[in-house]
Amino acid sequence: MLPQQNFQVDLRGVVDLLSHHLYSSPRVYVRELMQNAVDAITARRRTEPHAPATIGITVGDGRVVVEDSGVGLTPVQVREFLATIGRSSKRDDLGFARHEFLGQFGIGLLSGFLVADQIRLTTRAAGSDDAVAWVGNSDGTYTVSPAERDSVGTTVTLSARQGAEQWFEPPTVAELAALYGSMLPFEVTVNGTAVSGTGPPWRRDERRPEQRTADLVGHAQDVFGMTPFDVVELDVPEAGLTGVAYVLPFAANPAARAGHRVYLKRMLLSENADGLLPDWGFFVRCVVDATELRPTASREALYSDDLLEHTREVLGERLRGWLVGLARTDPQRLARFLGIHHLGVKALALHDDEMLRLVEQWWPMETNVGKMTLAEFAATHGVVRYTVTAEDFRQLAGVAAAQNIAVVNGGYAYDSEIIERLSTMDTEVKVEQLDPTDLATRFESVAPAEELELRPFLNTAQRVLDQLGCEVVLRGFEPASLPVLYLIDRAAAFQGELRATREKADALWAGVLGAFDKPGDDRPQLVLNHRNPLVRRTSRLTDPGLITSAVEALYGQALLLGYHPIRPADAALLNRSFLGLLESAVPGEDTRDR
Ligand SMILES: Nc1ncnc2c1ncn2[C@@H]1O[C@H](COP(=O)(O)OP(=O)(O)OP(=O)(O)O)[C@@H](O)[C@H]1O
Repeated sequence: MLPQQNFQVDLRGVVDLLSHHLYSSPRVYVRELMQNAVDAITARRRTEPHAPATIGITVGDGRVVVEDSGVGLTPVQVREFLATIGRSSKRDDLGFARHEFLGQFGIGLLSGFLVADQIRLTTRAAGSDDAVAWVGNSDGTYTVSPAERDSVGTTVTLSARQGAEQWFEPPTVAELAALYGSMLPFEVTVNGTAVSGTGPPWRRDERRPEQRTADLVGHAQDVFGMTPFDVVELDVPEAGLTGVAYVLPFAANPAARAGHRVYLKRMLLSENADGLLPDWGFFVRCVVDATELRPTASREALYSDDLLEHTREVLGERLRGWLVGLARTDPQRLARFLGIHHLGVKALALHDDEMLRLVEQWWPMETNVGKMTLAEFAATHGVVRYTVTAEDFRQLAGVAAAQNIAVVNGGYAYDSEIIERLSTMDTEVKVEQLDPTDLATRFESVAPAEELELRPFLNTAQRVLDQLGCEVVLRGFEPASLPVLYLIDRAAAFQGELRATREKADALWAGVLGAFDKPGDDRPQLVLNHRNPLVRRTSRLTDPGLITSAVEALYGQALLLGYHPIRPADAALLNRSFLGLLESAVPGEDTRDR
């Protein structure tokens, strides 16, 4: 058998990996040193519950010294844990990370090489009289020698490498220490000033409830710069998670990544962590502390595992419960919430029944009979008739109202899908898309004798509109002030697009598309309103030229009123009719001279 050989590791390569690829900024060295100090204190307190628990950081003259009252290392442990990259005292016998510690990978100390060429560690273990100094260099060499140290604990010293001095400025270090360590349960000082506070503001203690709420609001103002709409308390026992979700007082972009402030064992992991909430939870920003969630190796994000997934589900439930609770106890407040966050709630309603109910009961939609919720609409009008686009609504709302048809504008984001989903969830609710051509069936036909009389006019009008693929119809409908209506049903809209594509496509493709084109009576209709005085007068015209111009003008007007797209042929027609009408309106040369 061939002899087994060990990999050799070139420390320069590892340091390069850490500085350029693992951590997002050299600033993390402060966190890694603090974290080791925290773990050392935690380890010491397991056997000495009343041992001192202090982390003192001294910074100045390009030097940072971190001193802790933790468990320390014996000379043997120094050789064991500091001589091998990837070796950690924080794993159990099976090699698993021990859950009480922050560290687990055995690489954190190396982050010192992001800003210094040398790491100097002096330590004395609890129960040992021998202090020892370990000095590691960024070229991969280290020395171990006896040292002097009175108290149990560890001191780590770094001197700024040229170019890294900014990370050794006292205000910078103080800021970083406060950022990472302000919630730690131990005293942390920078040059003698405490940066650790009183713990998470959501902790349960002797504070009066009003004081606690004020603290939470103040915390949101400090970390997110906003006064929250509401504060939702969070608790996921399986993840050892507690915290709060601050409901944003302004609309957030649902597509924007919602970052949350996550602490692990009271130490800041990330100010912008992903994956904590379901995507729809974009209307809150959370601050949480968890003991059981795992960090990635860079310790800047949450490790995606089953526990994180479970946490996401529980937190989603919690937010949903808050919303539903608001609907029950404070509808006015809910209305204000929806005023801000309706887009998110609607997006959620597309796959969540309770949210759908919330929208149905509480979100006022635009209808042609005033703003009302879908629940009110269904109760008053039976069928929830709706348009899919806002254009359809704008065109048809008035006409439909005049025929006593109530219509909801389903053109806003998610609205028509929400209406459709409502009928699948609740068979009691009848929903129906308003088909523009259905409206025409409600219009009054013109008396046969009169229609016969107007045939010549209608024939001329049809000839004009044949070129545009449109059918002319004469009907009486309200409002009488509306002369004309261009109605296009969904099938006709599809056929229209098909024809337009065919005109542009090459012969082969046009042939393929042609197979789908069904000629027939699903052409769009230009409905002339017989109750409109102008249309009545127009229909009595006899001059074919004038009829042509008038019909073309009415057609153009109908397109514009209905927000229909104007094709090149339509634009040409509008132009022609305008000039034709102008021609007949302005007296000719010979008449003017007379
Ligand atoms: N302040 C300290 N007090 C006592 N032991 C320490 C201290 N700092 C480092 N050590 C020892 O050195 C080892 C390596 O530390 P390092 O920060 O590289 O890795 P880690 O903390 O174990 O894991 P991680 O890479 O996840 O931080 C630790 O496991 C610990 O035994």
